[in-house]
Amino acid sequence: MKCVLALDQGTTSSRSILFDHAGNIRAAAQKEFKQIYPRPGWVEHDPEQIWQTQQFTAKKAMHEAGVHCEDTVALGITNQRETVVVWNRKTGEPVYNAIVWQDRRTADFCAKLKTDGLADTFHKKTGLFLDPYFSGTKIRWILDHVDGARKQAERGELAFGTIDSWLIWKLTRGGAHITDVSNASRTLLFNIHTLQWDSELLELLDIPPSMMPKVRSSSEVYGTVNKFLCECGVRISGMAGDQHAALFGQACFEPGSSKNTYGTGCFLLMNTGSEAVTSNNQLLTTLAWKRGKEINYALEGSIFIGGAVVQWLRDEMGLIQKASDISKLAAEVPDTGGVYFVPAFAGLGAPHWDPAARGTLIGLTRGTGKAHIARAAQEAICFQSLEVLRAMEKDCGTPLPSLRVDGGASVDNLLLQIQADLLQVPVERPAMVETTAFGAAALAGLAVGFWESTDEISNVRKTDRIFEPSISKDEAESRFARWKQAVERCKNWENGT
Ligand SMILES: Nc1ncnc2c1ncn2[C@@H]1O[C@H](COP(=O)(O)OP(=O)(O)O)[C@@H](O)[C@H]1O
Ligand SMILES: O=P(O)(O)OC[C@H](O)CO
Repeated sequence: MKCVLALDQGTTSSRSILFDHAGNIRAAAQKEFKQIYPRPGWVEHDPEQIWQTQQFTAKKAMHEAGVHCEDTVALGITNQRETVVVWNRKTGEPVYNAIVWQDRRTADFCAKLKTDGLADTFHKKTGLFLDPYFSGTKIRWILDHVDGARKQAERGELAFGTIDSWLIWKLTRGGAHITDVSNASRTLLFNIHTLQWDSELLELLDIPPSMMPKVRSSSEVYGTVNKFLCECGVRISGMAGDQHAALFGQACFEPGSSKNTYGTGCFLLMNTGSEAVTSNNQLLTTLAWKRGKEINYALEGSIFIGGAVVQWLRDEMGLIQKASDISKLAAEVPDTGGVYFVPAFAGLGAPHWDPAARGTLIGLTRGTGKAHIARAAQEAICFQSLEVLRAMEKDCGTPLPSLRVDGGASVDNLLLQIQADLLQVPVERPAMVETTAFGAAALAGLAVGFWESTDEISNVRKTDRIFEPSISKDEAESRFARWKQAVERCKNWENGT
């Protein structure tokens, strides 16, 4: 049985999945790893743990499927985006923990860049905003705060990579220092129109160009795996940021098609074809993928806290034992009893871009119980997605006919019903929700001729269930209006206003 192996390196866990030609999952393995919170607003990962868990799951999946190395026709990588690793080229040792996309430590520096009038320069070239979310200011932080790092970087001894680069460096034992256009487009340093690292932006952030990986397409043979899986060396031939891979795995190949992924955060992306559409409504312009000469752009709404709010209720509040308990608890009440929960734990992303916002629970009464809070948390995921979808519709000038969904939290039926109610459009869940991993597998498999065309990829996709709106438009609108009031209350909180 010939298979493609996808490595899906997420924010909370590393996963490896083997797909056969029909797109069936032959084996899957997953391992969570430690989230490190050194200070409020800071989030780090141990890069070695990322590599160890990824390696462990890949071996486990191969073993469980009984797939031999000669039957693994290709390997695709997909990853949490923006997260920064800086390592020494000679020793391969990271000079600091990975600074995760959710980390807010560079908020003041971003504010200064804005005050200096640089927002437009960055936005025009990168399609992004000056927010600590993106990689550039995190790289600079490492160079400024890790002993000796800047000097080493200036001598060309340090390499920067997002997680895709880090994994491919490890997989090839230092043979390849590369990234793909989709990951590069999240750094605040990549010109999405010329497809080059931008020397002006590198200079503005004081980052030596020698640190940057070579930028490749998202689907081509980059190298082979150096023995860690098996002796014969598997071709690495697909690479894309996880949200871009999910767009591909959901077969959103046509301009106008879109998907929302409910993982740690929520990310709504719409394919805009070969055109880099500039949003008038605070969305990002990003590179979806590049295959051969063909470049696809997307509009994106990034929501920082999605499924993470469920984890917070589980781990910090102890309200539930496991993530899947949330819908049972939320279903104990017919509504939130007027409670609104804005989980701005890491500031607010699209469409607000407020790094100083902080979470709020509002509308509490003596009668508020656990179930109301659980339901308000689910609604929060959906309201945030609604805000982004509205912004996207304004940019496109047409309402979205339906929404394709995926990601870890999309198995939750109540969540998707609330989503359909609030959006007032059908929400469509595919039979196989591992679309991120499948997208990476598809990019890798297409590059080596395992799949011939994107039509084959589209045919693999099957619908599991469509959630239809079950409340009136008026009710949805009045609840949305209340949500917007709650959001206003939590904005700029960190700055004391
Ligand atoms: N049954 C469930 N109901 C609601 N949320 C869930 C459920 N299962 C998982 N989640 C949430 O989904 C997220 C994990 O999704 P995943 O796609 O694996 O994320 P990531 O790739 O960001 O690590 C977690 O934040 C978790 O709380
Ligand atoms: O790990 P996920 O799936 O929540 O994705 C994280 C995003 O790529 C961050 O931009």
